[in-house]
Amino acid sequence: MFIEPNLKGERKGWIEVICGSMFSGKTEELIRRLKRVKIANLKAEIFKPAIDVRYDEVNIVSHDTNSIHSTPVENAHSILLMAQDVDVVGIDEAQFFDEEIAYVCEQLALKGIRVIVAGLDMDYLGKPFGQMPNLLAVADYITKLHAVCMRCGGMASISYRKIATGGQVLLGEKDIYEPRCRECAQLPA
Ligand SMILES: Nc1ncnc2c1ncn2[C@@H]1O[C@H](COP(=O)(O)OP(=O)(O)O)[C@@H](O)[C@H]1O
Ligand SMILES: Cc1cn([C@H]2C[C@H](O)[C@@H](COP(=O)(O)O)O2)c(=O)[nH]c1=O
Ligand SMILES: [Zn+2]
Repeated sequence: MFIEPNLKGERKGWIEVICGSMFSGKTEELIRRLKRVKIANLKAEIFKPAIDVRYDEVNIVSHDTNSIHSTPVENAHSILLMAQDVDVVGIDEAQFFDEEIAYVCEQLALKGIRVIVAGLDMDYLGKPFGQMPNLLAVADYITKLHAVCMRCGGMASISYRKIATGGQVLLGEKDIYEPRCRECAQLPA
């Protein structure tokens, strides 16, 4: 489990990235960390890309229906403008943000803000998703989570797409995706 650093009690900004496949628990882990932030009486702002309105317009909702309030934003730069006087910034579905997202996270961290980012590291083809490689590069702490493979019960790192339509971005749930391990996903080389 990720334990928050408390180096000499000094407030200093840093970037945490939580990544993994769909259903691996990224959103639950993001919510867990943000709830602890609130228990500590710290001020947090949570953002998600406006594109992601699967469960709720404003809340971030996990597959187990745990939720936390968030602000949908059209682009990464808006986070920089809107995150004023906060101790912590949470960002979900980071794979959908534009190329400025890693820079934005770095600027927030430089301002002394703890930034907690969750996102899909790979798309349904097992290829790096959006700006996630850049976010992983600038992260101070990385947590990679795994779901349970729906074929063999092993560790799933692939979000297998069950239908043959759509490009890289195709919002959906269990109707479209199921977590699978590398062997069971049998992706093309
Ligand atoms: N195959 C699976 N492996 C693990 N968890 C699953 C699976 N299918 C459904 N779940 C549920 O999904 C929850 C995680 O949801 P969530 O945090 O929203 O994941 P993510 O944000 O990574 O997609 C788990 O606690 C579990 O109840
Ligand atoms: C693999 C993959 C996923 N998506 C979409 C499907 C969901 O709407 C989100 C991921 O949500 P989660 O919180 O991680 O469960 O991303 C996509 O558009 N393209 C893909 O390849
Ligand atoms: Zn498997």
